[in-house]
Amino acid sequence: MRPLIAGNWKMHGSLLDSAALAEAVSAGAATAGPAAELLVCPPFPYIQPTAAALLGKGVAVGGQDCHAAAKGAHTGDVAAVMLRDVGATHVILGHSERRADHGETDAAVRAKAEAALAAGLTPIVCVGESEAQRLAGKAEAVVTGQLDGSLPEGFAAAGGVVAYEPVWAIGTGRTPTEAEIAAIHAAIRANLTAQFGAPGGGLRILYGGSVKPGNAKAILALPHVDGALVGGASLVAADFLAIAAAAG
Ligand SMILES: O=C[C@H](O)COP(=O)(O)O
Repeated sequence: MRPLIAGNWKMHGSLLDSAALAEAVSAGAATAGPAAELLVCPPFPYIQPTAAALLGKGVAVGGQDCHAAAKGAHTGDVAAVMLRDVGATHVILGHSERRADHGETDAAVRAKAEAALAAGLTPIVCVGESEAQRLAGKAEAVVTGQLDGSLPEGFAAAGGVVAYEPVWAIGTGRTPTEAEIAAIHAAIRANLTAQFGAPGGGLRILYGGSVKPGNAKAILALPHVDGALVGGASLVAADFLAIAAAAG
């Protein structure tokens, strides 16, 4: 399975910064990790110029969220079809920051994923436990529960992507042990196969949470880790490309 290295730029940078970052990533894309598929997810206003700059350069562009409706009176929201219209091919959904900041439930994430599929976007659905849930021994149950509630019918047929991001590992410099990552990814694979049959076995499962050039090789080598969702390190082209290189 071709690894996917996705950069989530979150709410960082300016128009000039995003142009420079896109340019630097595309300049190194051909040589750094040619085996990996690269994706960057800028803030909404920078998606169109980033997609235009990266067209034909081997780096795809995605959104960080979309609304569940195709259109309508939803001030401040963006429809999946609009993302598609300006050159996005993917959309991150259910990131823990959106679940926390906007109260997004599994049902809401599922509805957004349905909209993404209808618009022809590949959804990247995020799941992950809090630190308290991990300490209580509930990490696997939380993650599989989120998968049960967040993934729509048709997710596997469309090649949807799951990202496991332990909330406590995001932006903290802390990560689970390799054994802990492997255990959750195996549980996710089992859940996808149970939900979707054989096609679920072929879906990519990304790890996210403090992925850096220094730990990427070990994490990406784990079974059922099919790429990474990278936050902070994706804002530095050399680091993002080094992570891609670690994917082989
Ligand atoms: O979407 C990306 C994640 O939230 C990971 O962020 P991080 O690499 O800064 O820990």
